Amino acid sequence: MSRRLDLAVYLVTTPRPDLETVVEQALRGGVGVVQLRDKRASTAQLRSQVARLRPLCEAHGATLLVDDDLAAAGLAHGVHVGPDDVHPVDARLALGPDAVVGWSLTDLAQLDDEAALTACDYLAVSPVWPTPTKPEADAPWGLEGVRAVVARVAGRLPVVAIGGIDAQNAGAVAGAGADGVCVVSAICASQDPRAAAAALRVAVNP
Ligand SMILES: Cc1ncc(COP(=O)(O)OP(=O)(O)O)c(N)n1
Ligand SMILES: Cc1nc(C(=O)O)sc1CCOP(=O)(O)O
Ligand SMILES: [Mg+2]
Repeated sequence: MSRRLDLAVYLVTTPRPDLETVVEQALRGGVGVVQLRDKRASTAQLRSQVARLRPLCEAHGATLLVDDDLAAAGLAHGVHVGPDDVHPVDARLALGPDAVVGWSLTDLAQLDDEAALTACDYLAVSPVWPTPTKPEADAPWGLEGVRAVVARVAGRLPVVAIGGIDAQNAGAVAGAGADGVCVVSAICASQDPRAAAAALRVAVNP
């Protein structure tokens, strides 16, 4: 992985007609990674969204990833996969050495998968807290879980966390050792995505 990966504030998108506007505002507020996540979109639709979002992200020095879909991720800077998706080793083989590969961690046993850890660029503790945005998410790790994961991979891989994070609790997530926070609603549901992203950035790096 050769691009600079700024994981401090990481936006996972939700489908909406004004997606580009929200992403642009969030980038202005300091988002360093944008992940395009739309479970209902076809590969062709994702690729067309990537074509629009990538120049925006690059203008702000940010990284654009795609959830799950390797064909669309090939037009972006990389992919985020979970334990039920393509394995990180296969994602790396498909996308090449310069792509960013992120992996969701829902079980500590995943840390025994040396090949996966070698293939990916960061881990996402998923979820840190329960969230209405994804009610089907796995059991929450809590801050203790974040600490446990960081203790196992510190110095080897950066760790981010997702699920129920906002500007009020983001500092505690960073205090538990996470390198960054991933959010959907804290930015996408805000009237002011730029200010919301900036507040998260301050909370993570006071
Ligand atoms: C940053 C980040 N963390 C976790 C997820 C969830 O990924 P996954 O486990 O693959 O679940 P789906 O998003 O595919 O429902 C994520 N997308 N991003
Ligand atoms: C996309 C996603 N994945 C999760 C997981 O735990 O795997 S939680 C989540 C949504 C997070 O939304 P919000 O910031 O609104 O809580
Ligand atoms: Mg997935």
